Amino acid sequence: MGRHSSLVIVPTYNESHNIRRLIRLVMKLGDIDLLIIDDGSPDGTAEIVKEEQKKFSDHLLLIERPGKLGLGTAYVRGFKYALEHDYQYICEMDADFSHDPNDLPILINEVKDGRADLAVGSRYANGISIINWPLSRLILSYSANLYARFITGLPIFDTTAGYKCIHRKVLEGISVDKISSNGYAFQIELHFRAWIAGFRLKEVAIIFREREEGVSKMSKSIVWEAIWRVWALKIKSIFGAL
Ligand SMILES: Nc1nc2c(ncn2[C@@H]2O[C@H](COP(=O)(O)OP(=O)(O)O[C@H]3O[C@H](CO)[C@@H](O)[C@H](O)[C@@H]3O)[C@@H](O)[C@H]2O)c(=O)[nH]1
Repeated sequence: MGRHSSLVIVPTYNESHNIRRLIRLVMKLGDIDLLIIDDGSPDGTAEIVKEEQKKFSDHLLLIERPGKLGLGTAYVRGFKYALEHDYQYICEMDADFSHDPNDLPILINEVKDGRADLAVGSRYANGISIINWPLSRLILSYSANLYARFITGLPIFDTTAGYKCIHRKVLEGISVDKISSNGYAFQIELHFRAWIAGFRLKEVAIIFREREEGVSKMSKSIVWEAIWRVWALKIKSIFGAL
């Protein structure tokens, strides 16, 4: 057991308008460490984190990478940190308040109390619980999830969900270095590897709100990666080559 058992990993790229408030909200929850993985944000996100570190000392951690290297590799870097520092419950969360930090204890308790090995904060577990997304984004996300679910057989509705709590045994069991997707496909790959390895996934309904500050980093290449990656994952799993 580490000094503190729960670690929330938040990747950031140009989140200067959100990060201070996010840090303060998470720190208020107590008993949770926060690790920011910043990719050299030109808007000075990392500098704000450093200012806040004076207040929250070793409960607020920062890893800086030299340039925009993608959400997937940011999380893999964070997972390795969590494993090296003996954290038991490891969460993923966006920096932009799409994910309500007040849901963190709910996700963590699902895993802590043994109801799941991986608790997925789901936008589609209870109908559709997304606020303020343009219809085009909703259709894209919903159909991407149907597609990924159909091909992989994953037993969850929100395969690309980016809000979750993972027991460390899952990260140990799937060898995080093997994860090779980098965009939203990263989320599908993580869920798929955990499920194939026999871990229990459970969806917990959350409300997802479109960000009010900053912009989404979604791009065409992220969408394409998700389209072909699900096939690659499925084929690899059929041949036992995951
Ligand atoms: N370090 C780092 N952080 C990044 C990068 N790209 C995005 N981020 C950070 O990752 C978080 C999510 O990025 P957004 O660009 O806001 O994502 P989104 O379009 O709202 O996508 C959300 O929904 C997807 C599914 O629809 C999810 O798959 C995704 O994980 C996320 O939750 C934010 O904190 C953002 O700053 C990157 O290259 N590097």
